[in-house]
Amino acid sequence: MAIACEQTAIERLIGYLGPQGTYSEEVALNIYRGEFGRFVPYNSICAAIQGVEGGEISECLVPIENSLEGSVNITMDTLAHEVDLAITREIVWSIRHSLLLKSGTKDVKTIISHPQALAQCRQYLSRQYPNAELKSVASTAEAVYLVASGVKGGAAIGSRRAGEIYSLTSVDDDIQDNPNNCTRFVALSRTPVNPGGQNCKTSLVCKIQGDRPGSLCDILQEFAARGVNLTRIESRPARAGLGMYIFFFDMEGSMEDDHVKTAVNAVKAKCQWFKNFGSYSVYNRLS
Ligand SMILES: O=C(O)C(=O)Cc1ccccc1
Repeated sequence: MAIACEQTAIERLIGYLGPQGTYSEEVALNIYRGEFGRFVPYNSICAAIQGVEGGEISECLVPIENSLEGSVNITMDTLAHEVDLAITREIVWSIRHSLLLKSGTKDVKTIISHPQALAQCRQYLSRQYPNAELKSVASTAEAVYLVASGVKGGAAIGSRRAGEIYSLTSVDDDIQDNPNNCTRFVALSRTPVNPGGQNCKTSLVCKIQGDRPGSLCDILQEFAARGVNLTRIESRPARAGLGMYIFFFDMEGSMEDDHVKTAVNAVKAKCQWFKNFGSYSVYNRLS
């Protein structure tokens, strides 16, 4: 699918979690509107990220955090351990799930979706369908496609738009456990953009010497001393043994801002291992 048609010397290819009808695609279609490039669907988040790392595509758009479920671990872990990429944009998007089925389905026996979507609708599912079997697949649109292809007694959780694409009927809209459900997506590229100005964030991941009292506090102090406002701290396994962690930090401001740059460099100097995902602009679309 092309955003606009123009021959450029090197084609800009933008990867996302497919197939057609995912939330990732919905966000990509909206934020790249008016820009040149072509979209490339991948069958997993990890494959889309690896596509950028391997040079198959120029960038990708992937979910990284949800307001109800927290981190999308596959994105965090792939970014930390498997690739060397920069975050080039952040988009916060409202996620509104529908329960979709083939018209005429009487008895819902199996409910299929992406694990994040099943988790975001946990209360609805246990209230309305306590006996249904829940089945995870790679994306919400894949779930919708499977139900449309004829899973007997099957229903899918996905967007209304996916329901329209695959000709399913929505029996319930806004079934997420909280009306303010939203997901943070990031665009990833091999080169950082590091824009200056308002509405920028900077992200990094690091491993600190964790067996010493106050070591995390020392790192936090570097941010606090320079007035850098942290917007998120997340720990994930370091994959080096139980009890060993890496820490992700998101902060307001850009590497173009002196106070951010000096804080980040001071943190880097104190870490055993460090990766800077660069600075990027932030866009919100909440409804
Ligand atoms: O499966 C999708 O549609 C995705 O894009 C992943 C996802 C799933 C649930 C909420 C947000 C993103």
